[in-house]
Amino acid sequence: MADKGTLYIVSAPSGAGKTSLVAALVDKLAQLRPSVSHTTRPIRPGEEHGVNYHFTDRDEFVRLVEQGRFLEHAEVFGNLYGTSSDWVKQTLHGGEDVVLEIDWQGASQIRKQMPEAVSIFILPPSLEELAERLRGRDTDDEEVIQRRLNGAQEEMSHYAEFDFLVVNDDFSRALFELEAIVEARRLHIVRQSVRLEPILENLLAGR
Ligand SMILES: Nc1nc2c(ncn2[C@@H]2O[C@H](COP(=O)(O)OP(=O)(O)O)[C@@H](O)[C@H]2O)c(=O)[nH]1
Ligand SMILES: Nc1ncnc2c1ncn2[C@@H]1O[C@H](COP(=O)(O)OP(=O)(O)O)[C@@H](O)[C@H]1O
Repeated sequence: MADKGTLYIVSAPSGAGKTSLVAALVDKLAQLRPSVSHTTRPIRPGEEHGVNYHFTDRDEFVRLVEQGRFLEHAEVFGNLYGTSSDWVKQTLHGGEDVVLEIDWQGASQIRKQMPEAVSIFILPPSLEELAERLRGRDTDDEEVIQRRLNGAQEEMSHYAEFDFLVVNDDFSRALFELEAIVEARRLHIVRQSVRLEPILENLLAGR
């Protein structure tokens, strides 16, 4: 069965603001659901199991990989991350759009299986600002922050694999651009013609 919803992939270097932007986007738009990934990363203060991530240990994660439960999975900054296949497929089949916040490796795995997915890369305005945001967030120690900063250029070197680029300088402008991408996709001719079938029928029949 063809999916009725659209799959959005959002990638960015750590600290660029993708979690904040996706949370704001999901709040603003109806019928857009964020996927909750599995990870072996330690839980941060303020995070909730099942809300920010499904926090698991490595053994459990590897078991899930072996059972084919992930649509994609990758190691990022020494931790394992993966997207639940069942939930994403069920939600798309149910007609809702889904947004994944994943790294470039996961994005490339998804594109191979679902070429119709829409992918967006978020850039910080500068490396200095990226470092400031990571430190200002106050969720990680300096070693973890350094590891994320060291990985930023590798992540950003994949920007051209994405359909859209958004610079997260001014937050509300970046949010507006993300909304515009989703709204434009929702107006796509094929999806519109299915939704507007009765109206189109009448118009073309001269009624
Ligand atoms: N491939 C893949 N990457 C993920 C997934 N979930 C999160 N990531 C990536 O893992 C990286 C680190 O995420 P996180 O530990 O939450 O740190 P943060 O980006 O600094 O907030 C980010 O680049 C995410 O895009 C996933 O399910 N699959
Ligand atoms: N446009 C922005 N201007 C200033 N600070 C921002 C902006 N977007 C996000 N932030 C802040 O930067 C930090 C990192 O954002 P976060 O959403 O956690 O990034 P990511 O999920 O990409 O690692 C957070 O403290 C967030 O509030």
